[in-house]
Amino acid sequence: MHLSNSYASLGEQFYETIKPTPVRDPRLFLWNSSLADQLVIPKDLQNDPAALARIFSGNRLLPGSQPIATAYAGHQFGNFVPQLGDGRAHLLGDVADRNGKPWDIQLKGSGPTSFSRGGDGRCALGPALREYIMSEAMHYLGVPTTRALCVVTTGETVFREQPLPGAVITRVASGHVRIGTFQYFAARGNKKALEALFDYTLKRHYPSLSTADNPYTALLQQCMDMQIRLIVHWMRVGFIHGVMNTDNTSLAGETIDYGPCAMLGIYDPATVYSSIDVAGRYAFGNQPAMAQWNLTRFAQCLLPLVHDDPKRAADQIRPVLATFAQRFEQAYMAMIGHKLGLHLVRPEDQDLITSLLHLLEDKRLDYTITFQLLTRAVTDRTAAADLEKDLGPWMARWKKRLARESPAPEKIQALMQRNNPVVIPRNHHVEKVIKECTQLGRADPAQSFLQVLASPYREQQGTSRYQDPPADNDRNYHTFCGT
Ligand SMILES: Nc1ncnc2c1ncn2[C@@H]1O[C@H](COP(=O)(O)OP(=O)(O)OP(=O)(O)O)[C@@H](O)[C@H]1O
Ligand SMILES: [Mg+2]
Repeated sequence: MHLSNSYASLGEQFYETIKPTPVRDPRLFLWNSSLADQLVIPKDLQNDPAALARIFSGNRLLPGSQPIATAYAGHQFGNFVPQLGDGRAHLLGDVADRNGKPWDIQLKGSGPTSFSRGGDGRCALGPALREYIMSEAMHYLGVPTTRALCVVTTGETVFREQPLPGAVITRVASGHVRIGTFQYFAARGNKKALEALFDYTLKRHYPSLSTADNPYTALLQQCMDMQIRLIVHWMRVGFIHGVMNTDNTSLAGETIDYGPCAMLGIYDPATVYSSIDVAGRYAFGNQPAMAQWNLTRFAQCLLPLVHDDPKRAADQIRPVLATFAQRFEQAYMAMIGHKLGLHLVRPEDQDLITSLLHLLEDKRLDYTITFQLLTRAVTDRTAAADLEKDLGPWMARWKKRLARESPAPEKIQALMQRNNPVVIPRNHHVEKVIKECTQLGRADPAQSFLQVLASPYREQQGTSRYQDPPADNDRNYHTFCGT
């Protein structure tokens, strides 16, 4: 396995060259063999857990590794912080998969860097497992996301109000350029670096845009479309990111940073689980507006590249930003339409959709379970009768609308099955599995969970173990940034 580091070629002002800090007793805890196969990691290495533990703790460097901690800034809960950066992560480099696509390999929890700002540079086992489970679950749900290659325990203790076992998680991503990376250089008025970062982003992620009439506005439009696609997926599966700061917004359009994330149970757009999000800025239903806010921050970074005259630059950028609302609405409605079995949403369907969402909220119904029952109700009278108790006359309206869809009921149901998961990583199960793994010092509870999460649209043996909503409807559930 040989790495190269394309990001390192950007030059020293983009990162600090720094090696991971070796750990005392690295042991492989979780290994993602299907991702490893995709990355063409040799089988003899995959069969050597001790070697994997040394490599993915940072104790031993793979050939071609060029560990760096990248610089970035970011708006955290609306406040600009001019310097954040990888305070506990090392980007080792990138590796090509079977199809030649490059993937960043990054260790997280691998020791302090000059961006640590007083932090210890480490990660506890619990948050590492959370990121592994959640990002893999999202991948199998069909949501663009960074992935997890492995978790290695360090044999060291980290202190987070209490002593906890330490771990390093290896993240695999299409890239690590964040909106905050652009902000870092924009805030310093460094146009040359902005230009280089722009070129890198284009070349790495959107090479076809290099021939666009205006590649800057083309990139903005593309990144907007990627964010819309991402957030619409989040809204489809009930994902609450929890910390949608600009430093946690990847320009590759992938979900990144699984710190305080959680899943929606009862449908309520105001749902917030993160203990630090006291104002509900990143509530479930606020995510589209926050994505738009973040994209506006990105657009501001592009202004000096678009034109030397700020007014003329703004005149070019503004019309692109103005398309957000309409583009989002269209994508969102199409998605909910698919969840309801409508291949094509017509303007008159809007009321059917919004009435259902209001009913879910008023009756405090579980988002995933309701759509799963609706899916069954297409062909199953008992499920339909069950739903009618809560949804009343809305069911007849929906059935009438479905009757006007041309495909056979089986086709309608197949569309719904592809869009409505039968199982999601419910918060209480994620917590239980993390606790069991930590107490046992073994990964099998996570492995059983992951096996079910790998087929989220299909009932299989074991699925029912993880489908139940929490007894208290997550009323007392809180998540924390995994620092
Ligand atoms: N234990 C720690 N030691 C040093 N720096 C930390 C630690 N935890 C977080 N940070 C830094 O604080 C900032 C915000 O942290 P945040 O939780 O958003 O990111 P993260 O989870 O560490 O990383 P990522 O966004 O790459 O997933 C980042 O600059 C991060 O590197
Ligand atoms: Mg982060």
